[in-house]
Amino acid sequence: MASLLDEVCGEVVERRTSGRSRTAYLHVNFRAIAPLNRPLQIEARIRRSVGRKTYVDATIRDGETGLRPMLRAST
Ligand SMILES: CCCCCCCCCCCCCCCC(=O)SCCNC(=O)CCNC(=O)[C@H](O)C(C)(C)COP(=O)(O)OP(=O)(O)OC[C@H]1O[C@@H](n2cnc3c(N)ncnc32)[C@H](O)[C@@H]1OP(=O)(O)O
Repeated sequence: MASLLDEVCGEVVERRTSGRSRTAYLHVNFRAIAPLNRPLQIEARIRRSVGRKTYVDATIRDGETGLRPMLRAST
């Protein structure tokens, strides 16, 4: 799950900014158990950019209910 969040955050930055990027840190909150064999809804958005640093927030929700996030990440 953490790798998935890292990947999605990295992809958002790659698509929205110029140049190559890499993760400096990844903070993950595990808020609830993620279900197996169910679709997941993953969202990532850029919170702010300062110089060459880009701050990203991401969530994983149950893809069927879309209810409160099971995981939250910030990078
Ligand atoms: C159709 C189109 C499709 C496109 C589709 C593309 C798909 C594309 C998918 C991509 C998907 C990617 C997925 C990503 C997954 C990986 O990124 S994997 C790589 C994992 N990350 C790494 O290996 C990074 C290893 N670390 C480093 O390279 C270096 O430590 C860093 C992070 C670049 C920093 O190095 P540096 O720039 O030399 O650091 P330094 O000058 O000391 O510090 C610069 C600033 O950053 C801050 N900083 C440095 N390290 C840290 C840290 N760990 N935490 C917090 N702050 C830090 C410093 O405090 C400093 O802040 P200021 O004083 O400027 O305010």
